[in-house]
Amino acid sequence: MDPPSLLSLALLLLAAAAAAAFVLFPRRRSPEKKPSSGNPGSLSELIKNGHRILDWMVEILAASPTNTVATYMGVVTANPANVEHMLKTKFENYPKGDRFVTLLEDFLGRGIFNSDGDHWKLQRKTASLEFNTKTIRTFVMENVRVSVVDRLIPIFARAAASGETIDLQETLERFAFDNVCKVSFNEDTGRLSGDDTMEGREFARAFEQASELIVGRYKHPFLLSWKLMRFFNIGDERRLKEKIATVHRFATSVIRRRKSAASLGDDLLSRFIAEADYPDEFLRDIIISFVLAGRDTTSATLTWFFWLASTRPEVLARVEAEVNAVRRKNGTCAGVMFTLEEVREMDFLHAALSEALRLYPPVPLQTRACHESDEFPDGTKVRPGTTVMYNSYAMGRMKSIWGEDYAEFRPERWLDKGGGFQPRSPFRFPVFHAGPRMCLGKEMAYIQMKAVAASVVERFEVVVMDKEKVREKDYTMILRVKGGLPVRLKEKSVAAG
Ligand code: HEM
Repeated sequence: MDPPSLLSLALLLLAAAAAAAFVLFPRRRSPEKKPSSGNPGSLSELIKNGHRILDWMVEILAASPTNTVATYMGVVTANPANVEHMLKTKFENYPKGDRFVTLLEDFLGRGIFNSDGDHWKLQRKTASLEFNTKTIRTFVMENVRVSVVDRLIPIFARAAASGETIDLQETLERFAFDNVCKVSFNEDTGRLSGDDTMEGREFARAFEQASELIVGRYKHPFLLSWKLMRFFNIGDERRLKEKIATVHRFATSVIRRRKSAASLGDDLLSRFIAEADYPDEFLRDIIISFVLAGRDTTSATLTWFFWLASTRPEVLARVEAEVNAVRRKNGTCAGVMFTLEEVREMDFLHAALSEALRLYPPVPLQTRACHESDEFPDGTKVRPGTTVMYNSYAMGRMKSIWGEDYAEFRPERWLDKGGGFQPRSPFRFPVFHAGPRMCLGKEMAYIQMKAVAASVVERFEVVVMDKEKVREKDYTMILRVKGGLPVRLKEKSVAAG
C-alpha cells in the first residue's frame, strides 16, 4: 500500500472511531438529544433507510401528526406553517450556518449561494435588481432561441432521422450548462454544439467534477475527516483542489477580459461590473454560484416531465394543442422561436412542469442552522445549533397539502375553472425556496423549460424507452433520473416556418 492509501486508511479509521464515540456518547458531544432507537428518526432507522432516504422521510413525516420529526440528522419538517416560520417570519434565526458554508467554501467562496448576513444581502440586492430587468429577460430569451432553434432541435432532428436512442437527460444537461454560462457571463461553452474551445471544455468538465467531489464531503461523518484529507492533499480532496483551480482560473480570466473590454454586455457579470468596482474574487464567487444554481435544475425537471408525461399521453396531447393554439393566434409557424409573451400564454404547460416539480423537486431537501433557541408554530422546540430541514420532496407528497390524489401526475390540479394557471403558496410548494432567499432564477427557469418543452412537443414525438418502469432517483446535489432517460424521437409532420 502506498503512503497516501495508508494515510487514507488511517483517516478512515479515525473517522470510524470518532463516529463510534459520537454514537456511544451523543449527549457529551452535542447539545441536542438525539432520537433513541425505536424512534422513527433514530440512527438505526437512518442507516437502515439510507439508500431510500427521501421516500423514508415521506413515510415518517406523513405518519407524524404535525408532519415534523426529530431525526438523528436534525429536525425535519413538511409542515407549511413551520416552513413559513423558518424562511420568512424568523428568517434571521435560520441562516445557512457554518457547517453548510464551510463545506462549499473552497468551491463557491462566499458567493450568493453560500453566504449569510451582510455579505449575502449585498449580493442579493444587486442580483435581484438585475434578474428583474427587461434587458435580462430579452437576453435570456435570445439565448434560449439560439440554443433551442440552432442547436437542440437539429440534434433531435438528426436522432429522429437516424432512429438512434439518445439520453434525453444528458442532452438537456449540456443545453442547460451552455445556457446558464451564457446568461451569467456571456461565454459560449459549446457543450451542446460540440464546438467548444479547449478552455471552455476544461471548465465545463472541471465544474461537473468539482460539484460531484464536493458533495462527497457530506458523506464524511465529521468535518475533521475531509479537512485532514484536504490538509494532506490526498484522495478526493486533491482531485477537488485541482478541479476548483481550473474553474477559478477560467472564471477569473473571463472577468479580467470583461473588465478590460471596450463595452459591456447584457449578461449578469457585465451588469455587476457596470454597477460598482467589485474585486475579481467577489465577482468570481457570484458567477460560480449562478452556474451551480442554474445548471442541472432545469434539465432534471424537463427529464422528469418527459418521463411522467409519457405515462399520460393525454397530457402531451393537451400541451401540443395549447402550443398550436398559440401559433394560430399569433400567426407564426413551427420552427420559429416563441416570443416571451407566447411562452407566458402557455398555462397548461406551466401547470404540467409545476406538477413535475412537485413530484420531483430538483432540490428536495434544504438545511438551515438554528441560531437562537426557538419554537416552531407546531410546538416543536428547536435548540441553538440544531440543523433544521424542510423537505420539498415530502411536501409534494403530503395528502394534507395535495389531497387524496397526491401521488398522481395531474397537471389539472394547478388550473382554475377558466384553465388559467393557479399558483400555490411558496410555503406549501417550496420547490424554489420561499421568503427573502427565494430562488432568483425561477422566472428564467420557467421561460427556458417552457421554450424547450413547447419546441420539442410541437415537432417530435418523444418515445421513452421502457416508459412503464418507475425511474430510480439519483440524489447527490440535484435530484436527477438515475441512469438518464433513453428516448427515441419521431418527427411529426408540421408546417415549418
Ligand atoms: C427548476 C429550476 C430551479 C429550481 C427548482 C431552483 C431552486 C432553488 C432553491 C431551492 C434555492 C434555495 C437554495 C438555498 O437557499 O440553499 C435557489 C436559490 C437560487 N437560485 Fe434557483 N432554482 C432553479 C433554477 C435557477 C436558475 C436557472 C437560476 C439562474 C441562474 C437560479 C438562481 C438561483 C440563485 C442565484 C439562488 C440563490 C438565492 C439566494 O440565496 O439569495 N435558479 N434556487
